[in-house]
Amino acid sequence: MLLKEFASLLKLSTIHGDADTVITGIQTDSRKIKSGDLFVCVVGHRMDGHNFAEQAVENGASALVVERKVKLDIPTIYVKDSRIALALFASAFYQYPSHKLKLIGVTGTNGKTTTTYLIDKILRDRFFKTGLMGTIQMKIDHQTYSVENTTQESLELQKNLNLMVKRNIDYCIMEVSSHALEMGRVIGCRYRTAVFTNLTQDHLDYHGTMEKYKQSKGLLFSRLGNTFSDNPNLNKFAIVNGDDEASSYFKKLTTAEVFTYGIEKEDVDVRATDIQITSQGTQFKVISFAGTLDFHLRLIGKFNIYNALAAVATSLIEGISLEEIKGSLKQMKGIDGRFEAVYENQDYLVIVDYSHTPDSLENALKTISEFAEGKIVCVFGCGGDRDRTKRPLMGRIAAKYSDYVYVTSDNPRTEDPKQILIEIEQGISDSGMAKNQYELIVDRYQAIESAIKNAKEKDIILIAGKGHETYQEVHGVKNEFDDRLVAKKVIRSIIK
Ligand SMILES: CC(=O)N[C@H]1[C@@H](OP(=O)(O)OP(=O)(O)OC[C@H]2O[C@@H](n3ccc(=O)[nH]c3=O)[C@H](O)[C@@H]2O)O[C@H](CO)[C@@H](O)[C@@H]1O[C@H](C)C(=O)N[C@@H](C)C(=O)N[C@H](CCC(=O)O)C(=O)O
Ligand SMILES: Nc1ncnc2c1ncn2[C@@H]1O[C@H](COP(=O)(O)OP(=O)(O)OP(=O)(O)O)[C@@H](O)[C@H]1O
Ligand SMILES: N[C@H](CCC[C@H](N)C(=O)O)C(=O)O
Ligand SMILES: [Mg+2]
Repeated sequence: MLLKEFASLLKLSTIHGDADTVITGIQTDSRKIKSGDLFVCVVGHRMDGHNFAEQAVENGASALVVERKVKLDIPTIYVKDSRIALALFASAFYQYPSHKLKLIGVTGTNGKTTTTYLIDKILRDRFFKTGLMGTIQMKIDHQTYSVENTTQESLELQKNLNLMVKRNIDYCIMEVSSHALEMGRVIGCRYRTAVFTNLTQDHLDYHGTMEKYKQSKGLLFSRLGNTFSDNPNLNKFAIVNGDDEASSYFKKLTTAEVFTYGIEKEDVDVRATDIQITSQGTQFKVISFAGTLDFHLRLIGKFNIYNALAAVATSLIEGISLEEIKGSLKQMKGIDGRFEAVYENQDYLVIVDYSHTPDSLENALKTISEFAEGKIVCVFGCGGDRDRTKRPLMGRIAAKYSDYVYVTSDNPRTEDPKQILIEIEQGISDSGMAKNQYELIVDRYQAIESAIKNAKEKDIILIAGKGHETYQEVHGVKNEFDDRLVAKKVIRSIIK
């Protein structure tokens, strides 16, 4: 593409230098520049890409995109917001891949990964080729790739969508985080369907208030079915949780056709009734615009019924029958690190779960309390460099539902691990839990070990917060750590 073709994608931009400069690639990292690349200077959270423009030019960049002058004699596009420019440029550079497949975006505080996996399973069972992007991994048909972020930066995202197009993918199902929406990572993506799971507290470090957090999520819906689409006649669908009050706000934002799902209210399009929850799974009746049918799910907990309903609504729209959806969901086994049992023939239960928000921790513990016969023990912590206000809240929740709590480190990142534990403890002591019912153990391995060594028959140990993660970041350094492997190792050492 030519430099002027990129500039023409923006309403407001100015070119300095040769507008016919040929661009053969786009790059935001000066260390990865190849000759002929357009270097987009992004103002980041830790660094400012403008400071690396010189290095980018030395490494072969043909032109720059900047928000401010960088005093380099090279063709340059001046823009108001380089992240938005990057997203639009990347989409055009890769020839609008999101227009060539059916893109389904799932947003919400909890349940995104689970819901995307359920939709993926249903579509694959109907012989569609699918792509999946989210917290655990990226998947293109049967091939998996590791990922850094839940929702990738626009450049990587468009590149990968293009890869999916090349591999004849029919549907891409992706998690859309509030960070991504706020940072414009998904500008340039044309969604067919936007799904909303729920909105509860998280990420207040980044968004500031719940209102702003909600507004970020709303961007997925406001951009759906309006001017960003090149063809307004294309079908667009918004699938929202009728039991979550934020849904009425999202409904108003979109011109797409809205479908609701839920449990509590009768006037939703897809509803679950006659719910039965056991330690083995859930059963419920689905009443929908496409009929009524009994469903069985191996996934545990009421919250997973919501995820299933979101997947049912999304799939019905694609013309898949309720009977077929039921068949797929019935077969769906657990998802990596989501309510995953670690079983080594012990007489107590160990569950590893990715609950790292107040609402998800409460859901996980509440679910356990519905079938617990012995004591409930919770091992958990909170991530560093993330929303501090959720720490005492999670402490309070753990205390409310558990007989014993081990407060330990999650990923402290660059924070002092002990300090995070103390902030969690505040919530536990406020709840009135006696001092002999909980302890603070900074080292996660030791906390898991203590919980398991003290377990009695029929007890349930919930190890929450890190789920599928295979590392732990302490003092800015990532070390291998997998809750499931640690638990396995400790259980085996006791049995021997
Ligand atoms: C706060 C945040 O989101 N940061 C993300 C962001 O980094 P950044 O833009 O701030 O980049 P930076 O490191 O300050 O650098 C600025 C610019 O200088 C450039 N640079 C830098 C150094 C150099 O030598 N040369 C150079 O050119 C960089 O390439 C970059 O363009 O862009 C990076 C590349 O895409 C992301 O990996 C990184 O995510 C970090 C790892 C992160 O932890 N993000 C979390 C908060 C996040 O986004 N989470 C959500 C999920 C949340 C949820 O729902 O639970 C997600 O979608 O993952
Ligand atoms: N619909 C739901 N409502 C509330 N909690 C849920 C729901 N679905 C799952 N959970 C809980 O949240 C945890 C994370 O689930 P999941 O990974 O599906 O969410 P996510 O939205 O993808 O999270 P992340 O923001 O980290 O990507 C689960 O381990 C479970 O405890
Ligand atoms: N996507 C979430 C994951 C949190 C997982 C938890 N283990 C933590 O490290 O806080 C985040 O980046 O906030
Ligand atoms: Mg996720």
